[in-house]
Amino acid sequence: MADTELAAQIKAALANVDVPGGGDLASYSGLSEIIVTPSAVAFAVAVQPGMEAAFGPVREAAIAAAKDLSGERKLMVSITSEKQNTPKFSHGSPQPQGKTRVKGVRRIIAVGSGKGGVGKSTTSVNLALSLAAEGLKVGMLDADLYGPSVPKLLGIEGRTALRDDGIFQPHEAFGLKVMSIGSMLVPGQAVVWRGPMATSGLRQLLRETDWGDLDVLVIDLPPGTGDIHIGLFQQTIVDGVVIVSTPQDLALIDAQKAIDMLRRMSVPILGLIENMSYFIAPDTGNRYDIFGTGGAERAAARLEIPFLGAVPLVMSIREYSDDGMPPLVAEPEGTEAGIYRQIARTLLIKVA
Ligand SMILES: Nc1ncnc2c1ncn2[C@@H]1O[C@H](COP(=O)(O)OP(=O)(O)OP(=O)(O)O)[C@@H](O)[C@H]1O
Repeated sequence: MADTELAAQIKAALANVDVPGGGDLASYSGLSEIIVTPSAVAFAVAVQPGMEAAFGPVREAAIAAAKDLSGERKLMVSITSEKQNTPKFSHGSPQPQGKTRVKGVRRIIAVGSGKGGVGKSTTSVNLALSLAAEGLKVGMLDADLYGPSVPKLLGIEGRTALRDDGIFQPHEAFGLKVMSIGSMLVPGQAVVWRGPMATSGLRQLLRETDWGDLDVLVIDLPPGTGDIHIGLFQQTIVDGVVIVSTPQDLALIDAQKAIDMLRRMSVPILGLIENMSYFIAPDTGNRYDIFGTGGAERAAARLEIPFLGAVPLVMSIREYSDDGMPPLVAEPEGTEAGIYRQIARTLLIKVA
């Protein structure tokens, strides 16, 4: 059945669910779009602050109504209230209340960037593999719900397994346990997540996955500073965030915005990685500092955060990554692998 057809059928079934105050769920204004993927059905119900408990039975009834139609797909139904997802910033004060750890996961390192395309996912994957190379049990969560690229980078094929108890079984790739919404989509499918839904989608990927026993979970964040970041940092203890930036000034201005948000939310910043820092010519091996030298290092000093290292712009990083074979796996003893491993060791010391 086409995804749109199934979404329409589920919506029709929600007409049988009553909502507090009268009316039915299908015509309720707070009902989100119904997202159908080959392995999941997701929708959210936005309610007035304080009405969450009253809508608890609505959620149960919605799940019951959609269950049979959804078949094998995982049902992700969430009640959201805007106010809960709005950060209560009070300059500089910590926000620890309500933050919890993820079951079985000792440490979380998140990788973010001010803007897209700076190589954040490539860096995340290679750092995760570097941590595994240090003998740690490592997981990787692709939180970039809008543009998941981790399955491609790690050559993951096939859908995420959903167990009978409704828990996701992560993929195994090169020794990592990997979870991504990307492996629930058909190639080329775009999913439009609305704010609160993205937050609860990520929460489920994070909390309803059987990670087993992990020393470190690396989270590849979406670029920028949006609902997903705020939701994650409000609900989960993140041991530190790494910011990836390219040397161009513009990207650093964006990185600064990300750093400001982390400070306001009292999330530890582990430091800045400069990606595509200099160019290594494939024929001669010569180094060219095409963007000048030391930009990110100076920016890190200005922002008062540690500088973690510089990764060069190397054709092989892109080629290997495109083939689903990260440099850490393709050339574990290569120069680039060495750079990632050095950065990973620094991170380990910081979160130890
Ligand atoms: N150091 C590097 N040298 C060469 N190519 C690189 C390097 N880092 C990343 N790339 C390439 O740049 C492109 C963007 O990388 P990537 O997908 O990791 O960026 P991103 O910041 O996660 O992007 P998005 O925010 O859109 O998800 C990819 O084609 C990747 O292979």
